Amino acid sequence: MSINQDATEAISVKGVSKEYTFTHARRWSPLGHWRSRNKSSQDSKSAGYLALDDINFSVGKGETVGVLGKNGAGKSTLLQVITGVLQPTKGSVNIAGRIGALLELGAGFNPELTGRENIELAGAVLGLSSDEVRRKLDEIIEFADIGEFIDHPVKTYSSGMMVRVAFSQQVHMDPDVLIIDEALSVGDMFFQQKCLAKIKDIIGRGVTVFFVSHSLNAVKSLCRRAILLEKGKLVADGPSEEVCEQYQNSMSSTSPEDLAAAIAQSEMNRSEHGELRLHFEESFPVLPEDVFESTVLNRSGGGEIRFTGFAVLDSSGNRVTSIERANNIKLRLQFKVNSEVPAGATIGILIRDMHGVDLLAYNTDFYEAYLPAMAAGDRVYSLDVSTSLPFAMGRYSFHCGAKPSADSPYFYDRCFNIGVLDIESNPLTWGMYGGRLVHTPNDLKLLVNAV
Ligand SMILES: Nc1ncnc2c1ncn2[C@@H]1O[C@H](COP(=O)(O)OP(=O)(O)OP(=O)(O)O)[C@@H](O)[C@H]1O
Repeated sequence: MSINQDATEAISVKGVSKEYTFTHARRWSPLGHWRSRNKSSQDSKSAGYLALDDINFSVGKGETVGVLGKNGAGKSTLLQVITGVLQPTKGSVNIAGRIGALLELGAGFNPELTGRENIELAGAVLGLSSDEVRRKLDEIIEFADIGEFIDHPVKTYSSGMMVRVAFSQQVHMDPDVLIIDEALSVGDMFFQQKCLAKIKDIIGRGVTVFFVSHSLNAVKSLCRRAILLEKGKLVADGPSEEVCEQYQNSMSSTSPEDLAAAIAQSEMNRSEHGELRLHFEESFPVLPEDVFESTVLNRSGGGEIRFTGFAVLDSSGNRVTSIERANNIKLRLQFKVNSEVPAGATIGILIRDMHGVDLLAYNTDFYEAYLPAMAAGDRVYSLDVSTSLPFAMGRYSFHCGAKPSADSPYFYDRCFNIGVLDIESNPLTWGMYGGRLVHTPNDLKLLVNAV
């Protein structure tokens, strides 16, 4: 890794590959134990394991990029190569400016020293003067907020305390590039919120942030851009909402085994609860299928059920794409059945804000209602959700999915971006409140029309 203050790119990764050989098969965790990897040392010994395969990308100064990928995809390895903890087998990494990294929990801490001493040491290692360190120390300790433990040896810390001190130290050292690996998932909820606010503040100051997380909402709300790793390869690089969808689709299964397990599960659900009764096409105007096809941006699933139309209807039953307030509206979703579907399927509608962050979902399963067995055919089925959306002014997008059972990874059909609704006025103004949800109604109902 080389550090270049003048570059316009904050991070530049060129042709980077990383092969693990037997000597790296296990790594020492600063928490005091050998951390074994999900790939066994035997595998590594026999062949060497290509954890990163010819990775190329660059991150501009001030950009915030999320890194996504399944377990073992190579995310941590990439971060370690970028921060210089690991040497790439091939390729090069350039970083412009001072890098702050939050990788493995408490990495870099000396377990025998206290939290305070570790912070002082880290400041000295980064080349800060003792005055600078002293000035920052108070801020760091205040943000970490672990009380008298700051003067206890780090080896006595809980994982939550460790992440508090590590995070606080890294974000207060004025990094030009901040690298974060899932660290937030360790702290408690309150501290996670505090960290997210701090990261937003840092992003606002133009610091480059490179962020690994399994929380798609965190990636979507913090990062405009995301990259996706699969088995050590970079398979997507683009707007975070699109990359998150691609990642979600890659997590959905299309395997016959998962389908069989999901159907068995749905049978159990059905025996306990009621079934939905659905309208057929005769009773509803059919929404144009070609419009639906061209609206959907991203689709996956086995195709047994296929969505064909979506509309938001106002209280008079008119189709709308913008509305003053979303009171007493109906979300109408239509679909066909392409091959026989056993009873028990569930359908969900998800609503996201314009940053792609999930806000609200309706799922037939939440109401313990399941679809009946349906035969293949050209009939169009309609599901209506009558509701009032508690949202402030803004644009909202709709997404839908049909599964054999609620917790199955198998989708019959999954469609992202089936429609948008502009809400034109904010019914409640709570001072300077800038959130997207304005109130929580107590009368949300899912109404399914009886045949
Ligand atoms: N020190 C190591 N020796 C041998 N193999 C390793 C080592 N570290 C990681 N691996 C292997 O390299 C691959 C990538 O691991 P990495 O930790 O980078 O994935 P990840 O995407 O961060 O996964 P997770 O989300 O589970 O943390 C995995 O198959 C892993 O088993």
